[in-house]
Amino acid sequence: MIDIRATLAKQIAFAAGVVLHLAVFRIGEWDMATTSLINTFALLPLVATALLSRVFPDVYSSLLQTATAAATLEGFLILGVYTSMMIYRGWFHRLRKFPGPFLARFSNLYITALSAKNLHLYNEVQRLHQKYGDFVRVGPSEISINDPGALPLLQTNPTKGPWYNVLQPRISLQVIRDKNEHLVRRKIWDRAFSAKALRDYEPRVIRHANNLLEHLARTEGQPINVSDWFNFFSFDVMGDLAWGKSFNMLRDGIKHYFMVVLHADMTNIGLFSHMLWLFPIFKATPILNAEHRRFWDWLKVQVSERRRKEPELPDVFSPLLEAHNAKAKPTAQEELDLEGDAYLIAVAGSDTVAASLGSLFFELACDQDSLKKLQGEVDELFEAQEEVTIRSLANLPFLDAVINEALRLHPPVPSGVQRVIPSQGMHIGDTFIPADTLVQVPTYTQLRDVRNFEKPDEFAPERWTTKPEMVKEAGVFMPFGTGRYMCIGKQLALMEIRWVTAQIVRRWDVAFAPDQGKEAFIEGQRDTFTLVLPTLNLIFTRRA
Ligand code: HEM
Repeated sequence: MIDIRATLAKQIAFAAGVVLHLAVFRIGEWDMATTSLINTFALLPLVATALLSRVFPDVYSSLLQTATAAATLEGFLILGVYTSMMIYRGWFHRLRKFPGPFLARFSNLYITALSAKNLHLYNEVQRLHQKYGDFVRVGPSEISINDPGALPLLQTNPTKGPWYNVLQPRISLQVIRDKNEHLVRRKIWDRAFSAKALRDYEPRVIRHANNLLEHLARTEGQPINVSDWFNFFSFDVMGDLAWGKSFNMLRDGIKHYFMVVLHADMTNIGLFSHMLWLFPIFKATPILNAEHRRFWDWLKVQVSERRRKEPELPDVFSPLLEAHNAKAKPTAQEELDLEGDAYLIAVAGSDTVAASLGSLFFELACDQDSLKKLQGEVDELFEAQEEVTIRSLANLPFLDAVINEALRLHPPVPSGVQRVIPSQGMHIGDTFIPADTLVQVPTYTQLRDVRNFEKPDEFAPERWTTKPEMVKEAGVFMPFGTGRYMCIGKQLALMEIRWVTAQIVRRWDVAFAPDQGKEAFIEGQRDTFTLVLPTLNLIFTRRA
């Protein structure tokens, strides 16, 4: 009779673990399977106990003894999985030739710990590139590529990585991983960003900008935290365009529930963006998921209210809803995706625009010469034209130059986006990247690289106007992304940023409040996929 606790049984369980890793877990993606795996591994000892009691009734004197034996065997199975995984990742993985921190090759805990330091992953990755070169293995299966040639990668074969499962079970436009499905949904979204649609949004942008200007006029000469107020502006605009009603933050001066929850959510996304397998656990665990569930219940209500009430002028949601309503019988998944899209409208256009405006006004407060030059250009336009429109601002080269420079120094999506190398692998210059590698082009690092920009850490708007020689590699400047997944809201964002900036500098001079440190602003920025700015206290003084 075999004693199941004997060494041989443990060795067999360990070997089974090794095989399980090499034949099953090593292949494909497992991030979204965590809850099923946990359930399976929780049930396994019960099944094994029942089996052992039945097959070897004479070996164990009690049920407890049988259960202990079953649990021990499972322990050895798991040990086998992890031992195999560590040895494979450390010394046999297809990415073993790529340099990088030793610990990073074993687990994404390494990059997560870097991110957790102060949510400055973009700085940490920049440091890794300075130490290890242009191709750095930042995780077991992930490489960060700081090579200008990597950008075609995003244009030609942009399969999205597992990061895009983050919103599951909802699938908004941004997180669709299937290229054809994305194409179909993007065509519907395109209607919301046509030239005509953008013209229809102008009065709303102007109305919310006026609310912001009124607040600035009321607080003239006093410090105001513009990070909050630019957020209030961009969130009010997007609430209006997504769900037909503003969040009224500019009116009330109070952070809305949506913004507070979103920022908390984004912090988790920033922190655990390389440990996606945690999200299904988080979403499935009672108590832990309470706020998450409440938020989506709240969002569902916003969507149903919007569905009941058609706005006077179409908003971004209108074409999406029209396409949805045209379906004979939308599936449950399609209902969820509509919520995902409603969420995306409000999210994608809020933090990004607020961060751009905040960064721009930080730089203008630092660089008074550029501020004066910008004021001159804007004044000239307002003197020359009886009625200045949002569209006429598109012809101000220095205005665009300061915006570009703010986006370059403080890209609103600073760590870039995740893509997967196709099955045949891919050459970036002379370097071959094996199939299925997760890759990320680190936007912040590229935009601060001396090989791409002269004096890369300096705010120098002239590089976009009179000193083009200061831009050595224009192709890396893609703050709105590139290719088929490029930002659909770019023109709307520029419309908002240009209008607010021109209206402010026309009226006011801008300076730091006495307690506002420049370092504190840089140090306080947080990479939560989108860039979130810390307090920025500025003083607006009426121009003479
Ligand atoms: C300065 C402001 C903005 C910046 C820097 C920015 C940047 C980006 C980037 C880098 C992407 C690519 C993301 C990815 O591949 O995962 C993106 C996608 C997207 N952006 Fe923006 N964005 C801005 C403003 C806006 C605005 C105002 C909207 C309006 C709703 C918007 C809507 C979207 C959408 C819907 C996508 C997904 C497009 C797709 O996957 O087809 N963005 N944005």
